[in-house]
Amino acid sequence: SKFGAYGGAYVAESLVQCLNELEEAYIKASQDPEFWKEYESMFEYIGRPSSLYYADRLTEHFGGAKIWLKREDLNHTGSHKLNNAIGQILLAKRLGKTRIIAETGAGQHGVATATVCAKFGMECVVYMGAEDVRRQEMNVFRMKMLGATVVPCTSGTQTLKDAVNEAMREWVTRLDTTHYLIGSAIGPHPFPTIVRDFQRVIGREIKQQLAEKAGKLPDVVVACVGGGSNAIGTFYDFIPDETVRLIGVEAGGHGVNTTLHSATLSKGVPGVVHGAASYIIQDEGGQLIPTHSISAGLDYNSVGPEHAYLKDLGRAEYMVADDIECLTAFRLTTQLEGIIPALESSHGLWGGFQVAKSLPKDKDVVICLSGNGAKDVEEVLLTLKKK
Ligand SMILES: CC/C=C(/N=C/c1c(COP(=O)(O)O)cnc(C)c1O)C(=O)O
Repeated sequence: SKFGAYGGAYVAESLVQCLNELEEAYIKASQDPEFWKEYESMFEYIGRPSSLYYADRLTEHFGGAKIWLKREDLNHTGSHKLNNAIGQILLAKRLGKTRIIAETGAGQHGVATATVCAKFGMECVVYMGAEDVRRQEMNVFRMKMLGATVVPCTSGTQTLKDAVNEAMREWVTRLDTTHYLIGSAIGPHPFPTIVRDFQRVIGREIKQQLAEKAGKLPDVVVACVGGGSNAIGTFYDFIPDETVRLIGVEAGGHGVNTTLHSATLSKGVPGVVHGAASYIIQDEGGQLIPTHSISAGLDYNSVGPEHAYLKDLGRAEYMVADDIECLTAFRLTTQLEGIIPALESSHGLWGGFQVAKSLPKDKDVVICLSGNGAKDVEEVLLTLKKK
C-alpha cells in the first residue's frame, strides 16, 4: 500500500473498513481473467486503442526529435478519464453499490463518471468547485444531460481540492450504497493503485504502436501531471525500460517564483492530504495554500504518491510549464496540426516540445494528448481578451 515513504491510507477509522473491502474486491477482481475480459470488452465503447499520431508539422517546426501524440483526446467523452471510470464502475458493481459519487475539476472526470453511470444504470452525484463550474461550463451541461447531479462546492478556493474534500465528506456517510469513483491516482490506498492499473493501457498501447510504426521504444514519454493518472498510465509499462526517459509536466501557473502555481513535485513538500502521503503545496503549519493554474484539471495541491516515489527514485523527471507556455503550446498544436488540445494536455505538449527540440532527428518523443480542448476555448478567448 506504499510507494516508498509515500501512499498509505491516512484516514479516519470510519473509512478503514470500506477501504479494506475495496482493496479485497480489487485484489480478487485483478486476479480474475473474467474481470479484465469485461473491462477490455468496453474498449470498443471507449474507442480504444487510441491512435499514436505522428505530428509531422510540429516535428518540422521544432526541427528536432520526431513528435508523436497519443490521442486520448479522441476517446469517448474526450479524455483519458473514461479508462478509469469504466474500470471502477465494474468494481462498484462487484461491490454491490448502487450509487456513485465523484469529484471533478476540468469536468472531464465528471463527464466520464456520468457517462458510465448512464451506461450501467447507477445514480451519479459529482462534486465540483464553483470556480470550475464557471470555467468548465460546457462539461457541467454534459454531466446534467447525462443524468448526473452536479454539486457546486463553495469552500476554500472552490476548485479541485475542495471538490475532493466534499466528496470524501459525503462518502463517509453513505458507505453502504455508494462507491467514490475517484478521478485520479490520488487518495488513500488502494485508490492510486486501482487508477494506475486502469490507466496503464495508455503506455501499453504506445509501446506496441511505436514498435509497429518505428520498430523501437520511445526515447522519451511525456505527460502533464495534475493528480497524475494520465502520466502514470503513460509511464508505468516503461518503468523497466531504462533507456526510456519519463517526463511529467506540472502547472507553473503565474510562475513557480510566485505562490500561484500547482507545481507540487517541483515546489511542494512531503505531507499528508486526502488520505495519502505525497508532496503537497502547503504552508509550514501543514495547511493547504491556494494554488492556481489556467487549467482546472491541474489546479490541485497534491499529486499521486507513485509520482512522489518515482521522483525520489530519480526514475522520472518533472518539469513545469506556466500559463503562458501552456497557451503557446495550445496555439501551436491548434494552428500547426488542427488539433485543439485541453489546457491540461497543453502543459505536457509544451514540455514535450522543449525536449524534442533539444534532441536529434532520429529520436522519438511521445506526448500523451490527454484531452480535447473544446471545453477550454471560451476560457482561452477570455484570457486573450484580458491581454
Ligand atoms: C479528477 C480531477 C481532474 C480532472 N481532469 C484532469 C485532467 C488531467 C490531469 O489529471 P491527471 O491525468 O489525473 O493528472 C489531464 N488531462 C485532462 C484532459 C484532464 O481533464 C477532471 O476533473 O476532469
